[in-house]
Amino acid sequence: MNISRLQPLGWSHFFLQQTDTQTFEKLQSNELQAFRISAIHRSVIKGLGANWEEGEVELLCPESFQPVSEHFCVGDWVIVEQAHEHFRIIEVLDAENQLERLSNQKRQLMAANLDYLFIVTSANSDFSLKRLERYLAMAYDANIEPVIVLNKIDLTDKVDDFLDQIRDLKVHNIVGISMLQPDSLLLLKHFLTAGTTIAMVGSSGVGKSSLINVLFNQTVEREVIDQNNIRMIEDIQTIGGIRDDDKGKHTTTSRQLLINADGVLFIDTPGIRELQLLNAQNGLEMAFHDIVQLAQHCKFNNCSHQTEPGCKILNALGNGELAQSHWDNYQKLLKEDAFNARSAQGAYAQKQHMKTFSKAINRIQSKHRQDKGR
Ligand SMILES: Nc1nc2c(ncn2[C@@H]2O[C@H](COP(=O)(O)OP(=O)(O)OP(=O)(O)O)[C@@H](O)[C@H]2O)c(=O)[nH]1
Ligand SMILES: [Zn+2]
Repeated sequence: MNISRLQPLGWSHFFLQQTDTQTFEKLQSNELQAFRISAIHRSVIKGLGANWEEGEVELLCPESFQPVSEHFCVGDWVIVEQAHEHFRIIEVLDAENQLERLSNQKRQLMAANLDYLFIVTSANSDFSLKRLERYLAMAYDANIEPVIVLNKIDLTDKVDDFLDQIRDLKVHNIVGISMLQPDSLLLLKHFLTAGTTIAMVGSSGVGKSSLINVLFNQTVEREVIDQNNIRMIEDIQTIGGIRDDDKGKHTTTSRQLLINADGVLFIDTPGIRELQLLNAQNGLEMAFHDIVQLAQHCKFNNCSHQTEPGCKILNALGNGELAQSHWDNYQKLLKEDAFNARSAQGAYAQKQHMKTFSKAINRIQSKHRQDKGR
């Protein structure tokens, strides 16, 4: 196996070390091959392997990995055996992280092995901190590093106000951009390195497609008015480098796992852009770290933060240290999360409903008890 041929696809030691001795040896002798899943359309599965520049290869999937959506998704790595013309999946390697959603009350894998989750929002009336908190919780829960991309900064003269609000969420990566300000796009360069895998989420109209187009060097037009007051269309310079070989500047190898000219990988599977929370409890605790901290100092272990004396939450709500909307949103997301977890588990969970629900709501308190018990 020529490992260096797989590195541009995001292959790393993490995957290699999962293989047993026999598989490892067969990979070395090319008896077996590693492929990254690049597209799934119903039962048709495609992957990119060491010869990824030649395009996708169709992979056959045994019964034991059906239904596919529950076993693996775009971005996963699989071990493949070749027999004549056919490539057959024999093993799915554990993912470093996976984004999942709830579809018809079943958990469905959406994307795997992401380095960054771009959470795209826009600097206009669509801006919603609540939505950002929701997406952040999802990223933290899946163990994917979030990058908040505030797009359309050309539409406001209060960019800093927007950025300050986002900073309050204690996110490391925040970038303000505009498709109409090419220089602003350079701020994304830090995340756009070869072999890095990125997925994008965000509500409709924030500019995800526009951003993808820019990253893939497709021309983005803008309307400008010249000195003579004549409207004209100008191409915006894009940030993806142009390959100097004749493979062309648009190097999309598939529609679901895309590789741009700089070697950055994007996962854009159908439905990934609008994801619901599923079992994101841990992520919620990280996104609402301030609340968890406060609750740990309530006077009573089992404080319900309703009426109890010495309740730090009530206190903080009273003196404005904790915004009511932030607290309300936390409770709403906890409930939604508990509900989703219940739906996903089906009939068994129906019985467990009260348990799951109260567990989610009481999560803060139990954490509190543990801390006190130490
Ligand atoms: N003013 C301004 N408009 C932008 C910018 N980026 C995108 N737009 C416009 O916003 C609209 C929506 O952009 P899209 O890229 O289609 O948004 P999207 O997030 O892909 O939307 P969906 O496809 O519905 O998910 C389009 O009319 C874009 O031209 C920007 O930076 N500034
Ligand atoms: Zn309390």
